[in-house]
Amino acid sequence: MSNPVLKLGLPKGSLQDSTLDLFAHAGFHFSVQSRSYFPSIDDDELEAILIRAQEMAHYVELGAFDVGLTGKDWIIETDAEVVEVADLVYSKASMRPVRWVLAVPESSSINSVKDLEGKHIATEVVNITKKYLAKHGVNASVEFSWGATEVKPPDLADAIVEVTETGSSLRANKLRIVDTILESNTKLIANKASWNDPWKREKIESMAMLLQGAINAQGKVGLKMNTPKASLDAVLSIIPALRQPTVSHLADEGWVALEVIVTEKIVRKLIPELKRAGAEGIFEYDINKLID
Ligand SMILES: Nc1ncnc2c1ncn2[C@@H]1O[C@H](COP(=O)(O)OP(=O)(O)OP(=O)(O)O)[C@@H](O)[C@H]1O
Ligand SMILES: O=P(O)(O)OC[C@H]1O[C@H](OP(=O)(O)OP(=O)(O)O)[C@H](O)[C@@H]1O
Ligand SMILES: [Mg+2]
Repeated sequence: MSNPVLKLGLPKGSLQDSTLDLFAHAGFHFSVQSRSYFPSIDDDELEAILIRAQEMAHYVELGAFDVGLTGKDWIIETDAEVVEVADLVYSKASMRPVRWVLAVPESSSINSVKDLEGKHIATEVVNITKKYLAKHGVNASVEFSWGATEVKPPDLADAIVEVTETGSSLRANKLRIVDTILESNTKLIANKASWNDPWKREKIESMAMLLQGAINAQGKVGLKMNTPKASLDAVLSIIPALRQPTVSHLADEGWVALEVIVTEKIVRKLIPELKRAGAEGIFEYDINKLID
């Protein structure tokens, strides 16, 4: 009998680079040949396919892939029935969610959703936009946009519903946000039948745990040091209480070893303070995963 295989859909497009980077931190090193949509991986039980985030939930629902990554936005827009295994909060450029916003030219007279009555809106998320208008009892026409949506107002549309992360695309096109329609983050999703298969489920759950661990470790480092027992209280008092430091005994009775995980940003300030408080042999190390 051939080995069982888990088919994994990886998002091509905005999420591709950050997803492959996250998987690498989680311990899955894919190699992608240019123009190939089948990244290879040193795991016989895993088969990866690159596919657009817009279509991911649909193919996972159908069972073409057992598991995949896409945004909450496209799961809602395509109305796909899939198991949402884990929220993995990362975007193209940051570890924050994205927002789908209603935006208009800075000089537009549209200041609220009510002002859209009879207007023309361009967007990639037609269903989400239509539901939003219906919820507010507004009649407006919604046209599908193939991309580069920010360029459309005011000539090709009165308003747009577009995704924003850093806000730089909206600013560059002199657009103003009128309302936030949806906040979205990346999710690990699974096919229902695959989720009910014990072997696949365990493999998916392990993957979710490692990916979440890699996200938790982002921006964090480990610090190890020795300190005389007499200075322990002083040293502990300056370590921020993200989580309890580990204190271990050393052969020399007068000393203890301390290990702690802290935000990388504060290390520059923290290390000299630790040294002054009595700590010695301080070293900093990168961490890839942090599992609760
Ligand atoms: N900065 C970002 N811009 C756009 N989409 C983002 C961003 N960060 C995360 N995403 C998410 O990525 C998914 C969109 O990726 P998708 O491949 O569908 O489209 P795209 O952004 O148009 O890609 P492309 O680079 O090919 O234009 C959505 O789920 C969206 O929420
Ligand atoms: O708020 P920001 O950080 O600027 O990010 C949002 C922009 O990034 C994406 O564009 P993409 O690069 O995918 O180009 P596209 O318009 O061709 O889809 C998205 O469609 C927005 O235009
Ligand atoms: Mg795009």
